[in-house]
Amino acid sequence: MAADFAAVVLAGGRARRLGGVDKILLPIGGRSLLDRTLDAAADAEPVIAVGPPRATARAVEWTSEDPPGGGPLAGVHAGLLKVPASISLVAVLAGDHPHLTPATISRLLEALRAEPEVPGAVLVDADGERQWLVGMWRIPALHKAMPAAVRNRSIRSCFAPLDPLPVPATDAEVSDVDTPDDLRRARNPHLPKA
Ligand SMILES: Nc1nc2c(ncn2[C@@H]2O[C@H](COP(=O)(O)OP(=O)(O)OP(=O)(O)O)[C@@H](O)[C@H]2O)c(=O)[nH]1
Repeated sequence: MAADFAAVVLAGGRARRLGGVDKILLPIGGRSLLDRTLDAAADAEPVIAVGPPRATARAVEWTSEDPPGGGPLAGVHAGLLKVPASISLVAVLAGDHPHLTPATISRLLEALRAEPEVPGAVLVDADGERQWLVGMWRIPALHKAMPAAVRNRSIRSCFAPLDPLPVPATDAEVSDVDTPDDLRRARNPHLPKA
């Protein structure tokens, strides 16, 4: 079946908590964080990566917020501007979640389709905490929330008023790589939290 949703993958940032490395190129199980995220978005078309262009296993369209380094929301906004008007749904994905899969994205899509009135669906962890940067959104709703969001840069205050559907996720799906300990555990999932 032809894809009917786009993906915006966030691939900028400074990775200060990891000492300033190019975080999304870090390999986990032989694939970079970025390639793992792109694999999860395999059913999306187009896939727009937002950040400085790097080599990827799958061809993607690159763009950047202006000026670069404006934060994740500025990245979402820049990516949205590249989505063709004929597409009404977009997966917004941080590029630093190593354990997303196409099945994760399908669950978000199905949840959203089952609720035609809601603007989006996002992953939630076992405690009910929402993962704002792993979600599927109706593009008009997201566009409406963007200008104020980009101004104040708060991810929560951008997305929370839209009241997206919470989609339960495994611990692995909601885990991201922010710190050296996160990286250690992403590479060795059996290790306990430090
Ligand atoms: N395009 C773009 N993406 C960003 C920006 N800041 C963060 N991201 C992406 O957003 C996701 C979440 O990033 P964070 O971990 O919150 O920020 P970070 O800058 O990567 O890391 P820290 O400096 O440790 O906070 C990751 O996929 C980053 O690649 C930005 O300014 N522009």
